[in-house]
Amino acid sequence: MSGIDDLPPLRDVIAAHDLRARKSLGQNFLLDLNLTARIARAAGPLPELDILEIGPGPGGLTRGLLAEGARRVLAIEKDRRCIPALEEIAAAYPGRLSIIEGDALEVDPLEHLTPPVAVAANLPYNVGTELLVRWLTPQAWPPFWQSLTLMFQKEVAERIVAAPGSKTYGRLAILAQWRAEARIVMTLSPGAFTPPPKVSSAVVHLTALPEPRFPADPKILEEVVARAFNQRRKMLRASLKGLHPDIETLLEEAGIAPTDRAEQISLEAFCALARSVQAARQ
Ligand SMILES: C[S@@+](CC[C@H](N)C(=O)[O-])C[C@H]1O[C@@H](n2cnc3c(N)ncnc32)[C@H](O)[C@@H]1O
Repeated sequence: MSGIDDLPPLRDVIAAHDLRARKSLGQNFLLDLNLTARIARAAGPLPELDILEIGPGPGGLTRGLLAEGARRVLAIEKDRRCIPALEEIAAAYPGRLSIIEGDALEVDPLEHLTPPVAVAANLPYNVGTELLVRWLTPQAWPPFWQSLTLMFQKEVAERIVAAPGSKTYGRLAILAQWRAEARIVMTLSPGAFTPPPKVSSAVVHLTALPEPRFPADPKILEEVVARAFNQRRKMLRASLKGLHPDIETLLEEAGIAPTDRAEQISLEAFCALARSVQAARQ
């Protein structure tokens, strides 16, 4: 199943519903349905999946997902103005699109979804980053989703896939790569969006691993990594001082030199440190 649906062009939809982009909601719309179909295909084997779409706006990606055969799409949109445009799409794909008007940071969509579930979104980057961290850090694993296909500013996408030793390596890289396979599948210039944002964007595809790469408690790992990279230029014995009174011993136990800096430390070593901290606190 492929191709463009019979709905009017998105520019006409935006004019008909007066959906002028609002900066406060991070609105940069994708109007090229060939492009949204490509992003939709990056989300996985759509006919087998329930898709959770966050921030559908006028529905470009939503239309891509449905035209490419998604079993079901549940779309959560904060901007009330977009709901009538989304309802027109729902009418064109009977029984396959459900719409929730609300803030994705507050709505719990799980009761509306049947596994396997994949997430697809083109969101303002601050909301996207916050949701990504939430989706990566539940206490139990595997999570409700099997993959995440998310648009970010290119610089944020690079932080998600970064390797140790690089300037972009930090909290996002560790949380993403600990429990998922993460790669950039597409980059987009500002001109792909209406209105164009200031910077380039990239789509990141994350596939949930059946188990985390190394054992660690998610809350403790998050705490260790947040502290380590908050003061990334400092030696770890200084940046992690507040974690435990005997942090130097715990670092050594984890095979980390107390004089090392956060960006030199591998994912495996951060997980070892999280386990040492957990054991020392018990
Ligand atoms: C970058 S636009 C993308 C719109 C559409 N997906 C597209 O690709 O053209 C971001 C969308 O997310 C919505 N949005 C912003 N914050 C949100 C939130 N907290 N919860 C749900 N939707 C949100 C905006 O109203 C907007 O429609």
